[in-house]
Amino acid sequence: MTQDTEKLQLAALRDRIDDIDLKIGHLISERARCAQEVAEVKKANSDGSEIVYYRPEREAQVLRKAMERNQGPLGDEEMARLFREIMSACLALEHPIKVAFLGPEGTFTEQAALKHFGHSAVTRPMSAIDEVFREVESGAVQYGVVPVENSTEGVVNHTLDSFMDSNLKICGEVVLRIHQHLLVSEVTKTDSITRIYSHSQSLAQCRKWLDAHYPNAERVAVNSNAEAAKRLRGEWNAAAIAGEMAAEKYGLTKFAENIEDQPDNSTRFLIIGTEAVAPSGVDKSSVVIAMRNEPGALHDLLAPFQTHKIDLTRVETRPARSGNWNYVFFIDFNGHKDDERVQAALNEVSQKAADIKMLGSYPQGVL
Ligand SMILES: O=C(O)C(=O)C[C@]1(C(=O)O)C=C[C@@H](O)C=C1
Repeated sequence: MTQDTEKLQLAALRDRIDDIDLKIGHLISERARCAQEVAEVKKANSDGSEIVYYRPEREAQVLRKAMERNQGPLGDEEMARLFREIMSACLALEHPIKVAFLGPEGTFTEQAALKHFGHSAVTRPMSAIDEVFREVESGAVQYGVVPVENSTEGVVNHTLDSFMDSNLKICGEVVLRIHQHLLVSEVTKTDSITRIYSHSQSLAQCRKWLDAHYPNAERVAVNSNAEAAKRLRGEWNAAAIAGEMAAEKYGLTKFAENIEDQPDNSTRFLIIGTEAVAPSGVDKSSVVIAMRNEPGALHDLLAPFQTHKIDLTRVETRPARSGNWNYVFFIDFNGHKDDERVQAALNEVSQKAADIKMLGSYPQGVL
């Protein structure tokens, strides 16, 4: 092929792309105007209480449809991610949404917040999980994002404990594949690393790799991976374990990539807010149930879910902080609290339980 024919072919294809982009641009603007009208309808029908612009169940349906009708060549997730950003921009036009997350900037929780809400959301870092809860409770932000379980290291107890003292509801979940990297700065002497900073969960997720490559380095647990990345400043003999975002935010280099021991390492995050979410069609629910310390208590708790054919996706036990009962179970299951089967099961459980608290029904994570 001569250079001239290549030029001509590219010019023709780029003309086609320009035409398509023009149409996409018009369609996105038309969609955005529709969203503005949606906002007007919401305002007009408001009963004086705060208007809820963000509708998790509708967003999940839009994303699922984008994936279902996709015929390639883009992958389903790629297509849904594009719609995620369009919808995020449309929502920002209706009403800017503020989201608190477990910071500092550059944490996996920030990545989860952006994956769930898109980049038009205004995100605010908080220094602890209970601060995220407080920020939402005070109304300073509408939503919060907190980690709840990791596939290698298990549950994040701070998050479960915060739910016991709070009336906030779970309105969504997001699962993030976690890749850990060994990060160094421009002053690091990479052959003299004697100290490695990271969050305790990340250190644990890379335990075998560290044993093999840095058996003698001191492992220093800090509050977050982003904090670990920050600590490197000026320390020539230290490295940090953190994710891609922290590397970018703090200008660090990946000295070793994907060092997590489990290749399918992932973390589940919860979205917390003040509003209950309507059914989306594919939903999950979370409850906390307190049982008295009696023989058969666990059976009494689980049997109604089996009777009504409800799939449990997680059962977690935490020590109770009140003297009235001994066990507190955090249970996640498939289904929405408005489903008849779910109501029947919870009704039966409540007859045996010392206490039962619905934390929320929410769309199963799409992306
Ligand atoms: O359907 C709505 O209620 C909208 O506000 C529109 C829209 C969208 O862009 O599709 C935007 C924000 C909501 O969270 C859900 C969907």
